[in-house]
Amino acid sequence: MILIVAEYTNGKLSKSTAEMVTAARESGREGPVTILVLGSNVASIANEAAMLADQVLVGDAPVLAQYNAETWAAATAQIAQEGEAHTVLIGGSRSGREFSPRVAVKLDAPLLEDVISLKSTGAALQAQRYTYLARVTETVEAEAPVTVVTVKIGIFAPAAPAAQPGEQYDVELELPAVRVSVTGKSVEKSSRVALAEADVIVTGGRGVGSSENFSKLVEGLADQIGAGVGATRAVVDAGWRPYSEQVGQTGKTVQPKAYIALGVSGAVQHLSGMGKSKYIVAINKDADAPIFKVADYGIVGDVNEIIPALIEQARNR
Ligand SMILES: Cc1cc2nc3c(=O)[nH]c(=O)nc-3n(C[C@H](O)[C@H](O)[C@H](O)COP(=O)(O)OP(=O)(O)OC[C@H]3O[C@@H](n4cnc5c(N)ncnc54)[C@H](O)[C@@H]3O)c2cc1C
Repeated sequence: MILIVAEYTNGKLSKSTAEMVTAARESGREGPVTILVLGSNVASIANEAAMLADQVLVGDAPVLAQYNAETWAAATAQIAQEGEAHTVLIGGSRSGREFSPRVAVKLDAPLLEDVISLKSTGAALQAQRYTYLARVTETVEAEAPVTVVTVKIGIFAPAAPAAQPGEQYDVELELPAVRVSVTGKSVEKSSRVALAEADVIVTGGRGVGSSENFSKLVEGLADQIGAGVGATRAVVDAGWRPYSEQVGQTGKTVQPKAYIALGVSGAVQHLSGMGKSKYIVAINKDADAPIFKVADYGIVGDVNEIIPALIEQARNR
């Protein structure tokens, strides 16, 4: 079987889990696509997962209320062994990157990291991944009874829910004692949708002019249309926005239904993080800006004139 470890936040399955289901199906590897849901009181997450996979294994225990690399790795390795998984897919999130090497060690398996494509070539599993800050795409292959893979977020299209849910089974886990626990959390207050989850993203580039203008134009439009907010590296380097909003080669890879770029030139390093968006809309005063080569819709003009008018339109809808 192909085992996928579910990622979720705030009681909802993350888009990255649906993306891993696509990676699993595109790989052409045999056996049922199985999602492992680990946590405490995760029935609703398991129900969501069941709409995506052939089967769902649920490890529900109070000790799993908090993510922990050691318990997640032990549970994943145990289930992979018991289910004779030949492929284990883990999200390329911070936690996924933390516990996946432990799973690989426990299973004595090769680890393919941050893959952007996955396919079966006979007995081997072939993947592509970016290297040298995404200037190079390399192809790697692993041939082993079981291979652990982390999947880069925002690359694969999320799988759509099926008409019928897959079967769910509870699993008994033998877990190690928890040695590291989170003792405090301060969460950035934002009512805005997270970049990786957003269907629509409004991104501002240097062309918006200033940090104040970014808030007025980019956040102003995003809030009117319920979009996530992104930024180019030029904007992050200028200190106008946090790195967590950077889209591109050295930032996040996103694939929303609509990507609205305001005052963004369209440098190749930016395009590599958003080029797979379904629709790209660009507003730039330079008709020769490279962003127009990838845009589905483009407006040549000044963001200071166009965006306030757009915000006003959206407000009066
Ligand atoms: C190794 C490496 C990694 C990198 N990683 C990333 C990355 O992850 N993400 C990223 O974004 N970049 C990255 N970069 C930087 C990238 O090369 C560009 O420098 C950057 O994307 C440019 O950002 P920008 O489009 O905001 O600014 P600029 O290139 O300066 O473009 C500003 C645009 O705004 C337009 N404009 C100006 N005023 C207005 C106005 N009033 N109305 C409308 N349009 C206007 C201009 O015509 C111009 O096209 C990386 C570079 C390197 C070398």
